Order: sequence, then structure tokens, then C-alpha cells
Amino acid sequence: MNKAELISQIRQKKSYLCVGLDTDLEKIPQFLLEYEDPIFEFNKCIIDATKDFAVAYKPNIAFYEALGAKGWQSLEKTVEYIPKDIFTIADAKRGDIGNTSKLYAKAFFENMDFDSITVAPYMGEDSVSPFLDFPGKWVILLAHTSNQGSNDFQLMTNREHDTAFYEEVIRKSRQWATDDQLMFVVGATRADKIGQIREIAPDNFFLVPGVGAQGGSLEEVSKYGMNKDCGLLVNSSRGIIYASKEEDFAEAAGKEAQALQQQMEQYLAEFKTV
Ligand SMILES: O=C(O)c1cc(=O)[nH]c(=O)n1[C@@H]1O[C@H](COP(=O)(O)O)[C@@H](O)[C@H]1O
Repeated sequence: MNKAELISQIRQKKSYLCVGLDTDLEKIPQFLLEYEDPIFEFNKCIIDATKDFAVAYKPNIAFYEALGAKGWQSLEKTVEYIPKDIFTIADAKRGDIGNTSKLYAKAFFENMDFDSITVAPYMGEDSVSPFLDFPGKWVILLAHTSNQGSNDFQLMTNREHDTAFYEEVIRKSRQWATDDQLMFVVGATRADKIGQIREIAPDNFFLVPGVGAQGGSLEEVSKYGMNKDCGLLVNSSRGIIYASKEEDFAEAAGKEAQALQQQMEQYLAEFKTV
């Protein structure tokens, strides 16, 4: 999916919601365990209930990999089930020497038809560029993440330029790809920094996880992070998919997604720059 199509979807649905499919056998309603593929059954119900409010889905690959071959099958079926006009993110956080990255890219862009993949920037340009060789596919580079440990390296200062490491990641990687192929991860718990990050990357989309279970503020990230195209995909995983652990789980997820979409509609009217 290209940038114009993504923006058009955001306009139509008045939403920049990404639903995180972090599907865990221990957390899904236990009656689903009777199905042949409980993970896919759960995802299918969640997708049906949330697809009118969401512009993206982000399965976190760890939840599928942990289940071995069966988990990969559930993931493949899930990606195929997501409506084609909705953006898909393989949250795999990959990146390795060039020939290895190329095979990671094949796994997620060819064997499975994901639109994008999350990539760790630590190994540098030749670990990221193989993902960019796939026309129409996106790299979502970790910049300033939502977790506590992000302080360990991402905030280290480059004394020469007086910039933080995560800023260097953004500045440098913007030379490798246009904003048609490159997004950045900025945690919702970093709302205090998002305005400054927007100045460094005015036209790139940001994937913003950390709303919901991690306590990030949707209002703050929208206020300081939005650009003229919206420029945000805000993810919530547990806050939506585990809104109820009973038989009404899909309905509850739909309600949660709708509530976020309604706030987003308001923020799009209030904060989107012209
Ligand atoms: O790349 C990510 O998606 C990601 C980056 C980050 O900085 N923080 C973060 O929580 N995530 C992912 O976003 C999801 C957040 O899930 P919830 O906290 O349940 O909404 C998980 O799949 C995380 O792996």
C-alpha cells in the first residue's frame, strides 16, 4: 500500500488506529481452545469487530513464533484474512547483515504479503536497505521506543552535535529512503519528545505504540505528533483485544476500537495541520 492510499483510508475512516494482534493462548477466552486453530479464530473475530474503525493491523510475530509451525500457520491465515485495503505491519523487529536481512524481507514481503515490517536500526544501513529493495513495502524503524530500557542507548548524547542517539537514527536513515517507504516507531509514552521528532521528520509516518495498557496519552501524541497528512498510526494491542475475556470479547474489542476512533476523529479535526 502506498502513502496516498494510506492517507485516503485515514480520511475515509476518520481514524489512525492500528490494532495490535498480540494473541496469546493464555489470554484468549478459554472456550476458543476447542477450535482447531484458536489463535486464528480469535483474530478473525477481532478483525471482523474492529475493521471499520482501524486503518492498520500489527501482529507481533513473537506471539506466533512461540507456537512453532502452528503459530506460523495462524499468522499466515491472519494476514490473508485482513481486508486488502487495510495496512499490515509485521512487528518482527528484524535487521542483520545484508544477505540475512534479504531473507527476512522475503519471509514477510513475499511468503507473506505484509505491507511493512518493524526493523531495529542498530546494525546500520546495509542491514536496513535489503527491506527497502521491495517496491511498495515499508520499513518501520525503531527510533524512540516506549519501554523503560529505551533510556539506556536511545538517549545517549552525541556530544559533537548535541543530539540524542535516536535523533541520529532518524536524521541518518532519512537519507536512505523517502517518506513513501520509511516510518519511525515513537512510543506514546514519549509524547514529550514527539513534537521535536516531528520537526526532524516532518513528512514521515510514525507508528506510535503505548496507548492503552502502557498508559500513553492519545491526546498528547495527536496534538504534538500530527502533520498535514495525519502522519500517525497509533497502536493499541491488549487494551483492545483483551477488553473482555468472556464470550463477548469481540463485541468489547469493537467498542474499545470505536471509542478510540471517535477520539481520533475529534483530534483529526482539532490538530491536523493544514
Ligand atoms: O514496535 C512496536 O510495535 C513497539 C515499539 C515500542 O516502542 N513499544 C511497543 O510496545 N511496541 C509493541 O507494541 C505493542 C504494544 O502492546 P500493548 O502495550 O498491549 O498495547 C507490543 O506488540 C509491543 O511489542
